[in-house]
Amino acid sequence: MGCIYGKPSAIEDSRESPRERLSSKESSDSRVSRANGSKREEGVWVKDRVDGGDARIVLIDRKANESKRLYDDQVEKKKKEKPEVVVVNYPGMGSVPKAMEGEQVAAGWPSWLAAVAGEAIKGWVPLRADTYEKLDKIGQGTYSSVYKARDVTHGKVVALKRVRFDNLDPESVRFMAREILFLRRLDHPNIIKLEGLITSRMSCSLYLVFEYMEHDLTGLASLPGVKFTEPQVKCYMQQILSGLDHCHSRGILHRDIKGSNLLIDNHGILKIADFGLASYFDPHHRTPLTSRVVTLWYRPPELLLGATQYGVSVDLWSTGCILGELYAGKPIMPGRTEVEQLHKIFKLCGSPSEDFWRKSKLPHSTVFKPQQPYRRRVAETYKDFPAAAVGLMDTLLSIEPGQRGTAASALKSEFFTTKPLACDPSSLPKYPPSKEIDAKLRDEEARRQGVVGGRGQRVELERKGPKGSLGIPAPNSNAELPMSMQKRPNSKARSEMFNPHQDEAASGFPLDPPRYTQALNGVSKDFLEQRNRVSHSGPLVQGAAWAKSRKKPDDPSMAAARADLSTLSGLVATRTLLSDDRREKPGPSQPEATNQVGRRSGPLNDWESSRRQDRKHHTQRIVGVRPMDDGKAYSKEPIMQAQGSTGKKYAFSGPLLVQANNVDLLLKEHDRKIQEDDRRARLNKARIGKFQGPVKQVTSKPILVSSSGGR
Ligand SMILES: Nc1ncnc2c1ncn2[C@@H]1O[C@H](COP(=O)(O)OP(=O)(O)OP(=O)(O)O)[C@@H](O)[C@H]1O
Repeated sequence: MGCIYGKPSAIEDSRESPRERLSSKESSDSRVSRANGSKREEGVWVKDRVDGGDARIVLIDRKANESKRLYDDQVEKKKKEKPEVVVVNYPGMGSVPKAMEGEQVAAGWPSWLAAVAGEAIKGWVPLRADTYEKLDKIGQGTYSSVYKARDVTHGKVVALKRVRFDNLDPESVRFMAREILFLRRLDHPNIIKLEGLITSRMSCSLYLVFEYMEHDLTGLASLPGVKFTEPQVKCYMQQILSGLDHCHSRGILHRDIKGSNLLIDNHGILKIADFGLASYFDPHHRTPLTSRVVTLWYRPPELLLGATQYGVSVDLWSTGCILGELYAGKPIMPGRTEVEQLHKIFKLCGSPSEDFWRKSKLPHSTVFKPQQPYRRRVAETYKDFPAAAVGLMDTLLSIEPGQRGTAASALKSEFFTTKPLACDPSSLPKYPPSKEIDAKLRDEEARRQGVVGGRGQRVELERKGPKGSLGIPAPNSNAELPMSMQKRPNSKARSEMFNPHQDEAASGFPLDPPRYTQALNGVSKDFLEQRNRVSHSGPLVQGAAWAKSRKKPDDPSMAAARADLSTLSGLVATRTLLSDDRREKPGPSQPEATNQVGRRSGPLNDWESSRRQDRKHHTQRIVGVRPMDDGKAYSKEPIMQAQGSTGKKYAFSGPLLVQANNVDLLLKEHDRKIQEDDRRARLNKARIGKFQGPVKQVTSKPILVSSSGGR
C-alpha cells in the first residue's frame, strides 16, 4: 500500500506543520510526491494507491511524536479509544475518500467542491436555488454579497450569503470551505446558524443559507435616537460572551469581533457571524498564527506588535472595545494606522510593563517600546460609566493578554451580577431595519440631499458628547485586498470571474436587480467621487457611506490613497523581519496605509487576514509571496511597488516597521501629521461649505498626494 504525502495545504489551519512532525519516511515520500507532480498538497492527507481512497495523518501521541494514517471513521474510533488523540489540522480541508467524493457528486454537489472540500459538505445535500426567492440585497462584504430571501416552500425568510471564490482554484475553494466547517462545528444560540448550502452539480457558485437576522450591532446603534440602557448593554454583552465562550470551548478563535459581525434579530437575540477569519487554536500547544487579523480598532496590542502565539485573549480584547463602544456611543480607539492604533492603546491602557517587553519578545517590540512608560487611564477616562462596566473593561482591555481572563470568567464578573441586571432579549425594543448597509444608504441619501439630521450631523453630535450613537462602521480587516486584485496581472480574468452579473446568472437565481442594487451603484459612484475629492477627515466626520468603499477593487485612487499615508506619516517601512524560522512570516508586502472607513487613506489595516491572504493566493503570485505551512503568506521581497493613479510607482511595505528608535517622537510626529491633515480637511470643508450649503461631510478639494511628497 503506497502513499503519497505532500506539504500542508496553504489553507490549512495555522497549526504546526504536520510535515515537520512526520517521520523521515513520510518526508521522503513527500519529496517523491512533488517529483511526481502530484496535485495533492496537504500534509495531513495521504492517498492510498491500492484503492485510491484518502486517509489523514493523525498524531496519536504528541510526546512520542507518533503519527498514523487513518480514514475518517477510524479517526473517530481512535478518538473514542484514546481521547488524547490529536488530529493534525483536523478537520482538514482535504478531500474525503474517493468513494465518498463520488457519492457527494451523485448527491448533487459540484465536483470542484467535492474534490477538494468534501469535509465541509459531508452528510449534507445541496439545497436548490429555485427553492428560494431573492428579496433584497442586505449586505455586501469583501467576499460576499448577502441577500434576504424567502424559502418558497415554507415561507421562511433566510439570508443567502453568496461567497466569492474561484471554483477552478482548489485553494480558493478550500479556503471558502473553511468558513463552512467552522460554522458547522458551532452550535449555540449566540452563533449564527448555517442552515445549508445552495449549489448544484452544474453550478460554479455557492450560497450559504443562514437564519435571517434583521440588524447588526453597528447598524442598530447608528439608528437616530438609539441609545442603549445599562440592562440592554448587559444583555448584548452577555450574548456576545456566551457565543464566544462556545467558540473558545470548541477551540475556535473568531478573530474579527466587531459590531457589524454581531447580528441581532427582532427578538433581541444576538449572534456572532462571519467566521471567515476564524482559526483553530490549541491552548496547550501554542502554534503560530498570523498576527494580521482583527479589524484595526478592535485589534489587541500584542497583534499590533506582531505576536504569533495567542489565544482567546484576542477576542476578549475586541469584546472589551465593544463594551466601551456600547457605553461611549462611538468606537473607543479608532486608530487610522497601526501606529496610531498602538498609540491610542498605550494612551488609554498604558504601555506594557518591562517584564512584558522582556518576556514576550514580540517581533516589533524594539520598535514600539516607548522610552517613557504610559500610565493606564481606563478608570479615569471612563469614570462616568458604571463601576462594574469599567471593572470589566479594565479586565478585557488588559495590556497583558493573560490578564484578560476568559469569556466564561467575564460572564461571572460583577458586571453581570450587580444591578441593574441584563434584561431579557425579548424585552429589547423592536427596531426598524438597521443593517450597516441601511445606515450607509441613509447616510448617503442625507449627504446627497444635504439634509440636516443626516449622519453627518449625528456624527457631529457624537463628537460633542460621549453618549452619542455607536454605529460608526469599523474599517475592515482586509482593506488592501481590492488593491491586490487590481494589481493582479490577470485581473481581467479575475474580475470576469467575480462579475456579479455572471455570478448571478450562474447561480440559478433569476437576474432580478434588487432594490438595493441601484442604490448601491449610486453609492459606489459617490464613493469614488468622494475618494477622489476627499479628504482626510477622520472616522468621526465620515458617515457610514464610507463603510464599504474600501472594498471597491477597481478604484485606482486607492493606490494613491494608500501610498500617500506612507508619505504623510513618514513611516515608510522596510521589511526587516523576514526570519527563516517556521513561524509565520509577516504578511506580504503591503501598502503602508490602507483605504479605510472614514479616513483619508485609512489605517494600515490588514492586508492581513489569513483568510484574505489565503484566498488571495493570486496576490501572492504577484508580489512574490509564498504560502507558509500554516497557510499564511510571506514575501521574500522587502518592498513591493505598485502603480498609482498617476502612473507613479509607490513603494509599499509590510508591517509597520520603522527605523526610529524613539517611538515617542515617532508617534508624536505621526499624530501631528494626521492632525495637520485633519485641519486641512476641515478648512477645505469650511471653504466649500460657504459655496455649497451648511451640511457637508466631506471636503471636495483633493488633498491626497502622490508619494513624491507634494503635500
Ligand atoms: N444571517 C444574516 N442575516 C442578515 N444579514 C446578514 C446575515 N449574515 C450577514 N449579513 C449581512 O451581510 C453583511 C456581510 O456579511 P459577512 O460579514 O458575513 O460577509 P463578509 O464578506 O465576510 O464581510 P466582511 O468583508 O465585512 O468580513 C453583514 O455585515 C450583515 O449585515
